[in-house]
Amino acid sequence: MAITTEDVLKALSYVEEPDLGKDLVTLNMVEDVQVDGKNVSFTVVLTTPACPLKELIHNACVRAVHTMVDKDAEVKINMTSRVTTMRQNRDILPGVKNIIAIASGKGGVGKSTVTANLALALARTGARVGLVDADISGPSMPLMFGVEDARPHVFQGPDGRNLIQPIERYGVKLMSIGFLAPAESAIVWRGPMASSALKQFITEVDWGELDYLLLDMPPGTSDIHLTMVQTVPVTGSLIVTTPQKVALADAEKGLQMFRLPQINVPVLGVVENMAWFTPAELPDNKYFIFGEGGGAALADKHGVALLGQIPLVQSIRENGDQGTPAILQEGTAVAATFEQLAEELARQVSIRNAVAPRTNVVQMNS
Ligand SMILES: Nc1ncnc2c1ncn2[C@@H]1O[C@H](COP(=O)(O)OP(=O)(O)OP(=O)(O)O)[C@@H](O)[C@H]1O
Repeated sequence: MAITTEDVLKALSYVEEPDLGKDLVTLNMVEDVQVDGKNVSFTVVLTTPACPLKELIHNACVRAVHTMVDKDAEVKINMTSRVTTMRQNRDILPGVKNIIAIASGKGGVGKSTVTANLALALARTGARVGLVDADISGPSMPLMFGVEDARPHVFQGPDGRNLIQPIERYGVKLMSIGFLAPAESAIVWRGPMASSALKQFITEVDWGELDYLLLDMPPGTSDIHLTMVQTVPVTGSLIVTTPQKVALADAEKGLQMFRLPQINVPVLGVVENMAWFTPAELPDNKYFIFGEGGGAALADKHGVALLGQIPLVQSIRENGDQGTPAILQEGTAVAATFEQLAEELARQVSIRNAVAPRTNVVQMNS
């Protein structure tokens, strides 16, 4: 009997995306099914470019067609990807699919370093990435990206409003208070001024089409955090901590803040930074300077994923200070660690988009 496209779709409706727990057809991941005699071809659209399950899903599709349609079918699959979104109301930032807030409880745990490397790692998978330096009292992105002297261009948008052109560096669109005010005057950006400056960053910047907009939040739990969730629908948050007890206690407060009923932003996972130190001359040794296993324990306690562990490495600090984030050192273990972290984050975002409710701007009654 001749094979039909319906036969193929029926078979693929038995192939499950393991992370998302639904079948490929229900998830609209199958496109362009073509049948010509025994030749069957179709496209599978994964939800992240670097899907670790790519091969598994590919093989499951071939198997499904062979078992349920025709064992002699010649199956050709084009595996591609498209970052998903849960956003429906696109009044604010209409071209942005996912907004991720990166927070820490304690200062100095490496939140900005992780954010900068993560932004680049995501961009390197082919995603379109923007980064807002919302750490208004200590903006560090201009230094970390080596664009301290950059000044964004302001132009008139199609509706006559002034729009700020973000600075583009290493394929990432950047906006930081540091571009608008010299570092030494950043201290004046506090309270209501800081909040209104931040709102501008979000709404008056020409971000264009983005798969991910990362928000590098200030440390702690402040008004700024509230402003951010009230200004934009945050897809999810990421908590950066070191394994140290004091850092973990503060990270836990940060995590719980996102879960307050009036904030209600999903926590996508925990990143443990400065997880251990390995001296270059003893590559097999790990020294747990700030303690061991704290990130995993925090993630476990709150039922979220530990997205990655970043070791304490001198070059991470040096590269940050030089404006060339460590991930740019291709082929190194450090670069691979950040690439893996980006993969895990993308995976959590797609799971969140498949299962959690839609993101809305938080409404406050006060
Ligand atoms: N894994 C690491 N290995 C080595 N140095 C690191 C690592 N992570 C961060 N650092 C260094 O630690 C310092 C603090 O990092 P960073 O500025 O990213 O922290 P932060 O949490 O964003 O700080 P703040 O609270 O000021 O916003 C920087 O000098 C940075 O280069």
